[in-house]
Amino acid sequence: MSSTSRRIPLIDLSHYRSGTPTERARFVHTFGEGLREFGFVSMVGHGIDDGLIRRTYADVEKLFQLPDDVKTRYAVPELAGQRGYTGFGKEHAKDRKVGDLKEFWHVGRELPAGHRYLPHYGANVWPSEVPTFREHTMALFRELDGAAKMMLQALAEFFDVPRPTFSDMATDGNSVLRLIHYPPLRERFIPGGVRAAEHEDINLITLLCEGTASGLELLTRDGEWLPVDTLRGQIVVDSGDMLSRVTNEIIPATTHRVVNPRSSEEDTVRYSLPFFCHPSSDCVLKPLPCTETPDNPARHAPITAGDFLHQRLRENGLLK
Ligand SMILES: O=C(O)CCC(=O)C(=O)O
Ligand SMILES: [Fe+2]
Repeated sequence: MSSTSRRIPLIDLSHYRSGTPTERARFVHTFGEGLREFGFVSMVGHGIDDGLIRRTYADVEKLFQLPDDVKTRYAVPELAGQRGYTGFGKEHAKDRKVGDLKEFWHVGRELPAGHRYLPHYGANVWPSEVPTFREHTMALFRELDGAAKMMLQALAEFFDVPRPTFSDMATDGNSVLRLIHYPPLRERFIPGGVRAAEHEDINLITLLCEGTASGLELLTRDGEWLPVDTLRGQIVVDSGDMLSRVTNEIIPATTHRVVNPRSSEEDTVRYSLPFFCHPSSDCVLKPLPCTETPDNPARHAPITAGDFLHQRLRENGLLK
């Protein structure tokens, strides 16, 4: 384990779910302070089935091995890639022009026909070539969604506001499970490209199941890049821009990136599974009253989560 991993706070969600009052209070404190000071925490006790993660990775591998022309049939540009397949090099970090060295697939929330958010979110698409893909990714989506909601409740306790304050924002939220493939650099490369150039996530919180190879790095609040080695069974949690907005930047969004492997490892492939927990599209992102003080006046004008998402998708090159 690197010195970094030792410094990232480790929390155990089972302490919050079913621990003693002392364990719950310690969870709330370590999680909240971890996000505030560090931007990342590692989590165990989340209850997410390791076998399900393995089965999903097996499907993801099969999916990305399909020929490009088959995968491209599942691209949904009218949804700005928020469902289905987005090709290699299509997304770039805000303020960058060179595309990231990755392709990915988004699985979103399944909503019943006629649901008021369906026209805003769009429907999932499923690859018929990988028959178990839907079952596995939806099961993982549900488990991560449940864990994220619980973490948002803990965060509300950290701010001493009613427990559903943040989790209600995410009810029927536009969350997405992103399945990412970073091909070997030897196979695909764009000059000046990075696997994932430095960025902040758009959403409230992100839960990252451990990636299949190293490369993830976070920028500490002191401006130091630190590698994050997710160990098997751990989930890394980071804060996004929307959380930063509703907490009036008391919890800033965490800058992170995925660096390219060294030239001796140019044949290394990497897969990862981030779950982006989003509010519902009509949720207004504005600072909680307790976060707006004379010392910390409102830092952003209110905006709906849907409008903010579209603004960022435009900046990322996904929405034309
Ligand atoms: O691949 C990873 O580990 C992180 C990916 C990421 O930061 C993102 O897609 O926003
Ligand atoms: Fe990210």
